[in-house]
Amino acid sequence: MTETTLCFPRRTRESTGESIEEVLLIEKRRGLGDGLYNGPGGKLEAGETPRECATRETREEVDLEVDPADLEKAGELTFLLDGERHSVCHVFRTRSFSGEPTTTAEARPTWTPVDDVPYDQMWDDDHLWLPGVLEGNTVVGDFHFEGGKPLDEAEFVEYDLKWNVSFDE
Ligand SMILES: Nc1ncnc2c1[nH]c(=O)n2[C@H]1C[C@H](O)[C@@H](COP(=O)(O)OP(=O)(O)OP(=O)(O)O)O1
Repeated sequence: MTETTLCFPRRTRESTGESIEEVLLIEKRRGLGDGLYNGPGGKLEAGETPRECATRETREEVDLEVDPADLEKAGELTFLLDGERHSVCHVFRTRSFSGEPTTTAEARPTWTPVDDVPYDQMWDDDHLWLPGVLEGNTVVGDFHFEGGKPLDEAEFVEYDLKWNVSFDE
């Protein structure tokens, strides 16, 4: 069973007297979820904590610096494939970062208004939990996929969510 991370940098952009709430999404350019929008993230390496992984993946994928200590844990998502636990994903958000997001071989970043998140171009489960995470809630979820590998070609069949949980880390 694999542990993975997702990191959602947030900012408020002022434009002609209006405050626009934005989230940094990536269009993934290779690997699991290729072609889909998501937050930066990926698999934990040996000896790494989820926060360290989210920081490294955000740097590697879009060249943005976030500090592990500034990441707020927002979710823990278990993805199951044909009844077996496939991966557990630690979801973080932060308003603290430095640098400008840059396109890399792995990902194309876009600051996206939270009201315009392209859920129809994301994993089928994202519209169930990401809006709540972007509103500041915490969530634990199980998401069941069936009928084939890899996960991004399997069918999303059912889910269970618990909101406003507290995380120890
Ligand atoms: N169902 C679903 N919804 C939303 N996000 C995800 C899923 N399944 C997932 O795996 N994910 C996320 C979790 C991770 O951030 C990525 C997949 O990461 P990973 O397996 O590491 O992908 P690769 O790019 O192939 O590998 P590395 O970057 O670690 O080399 O998607």
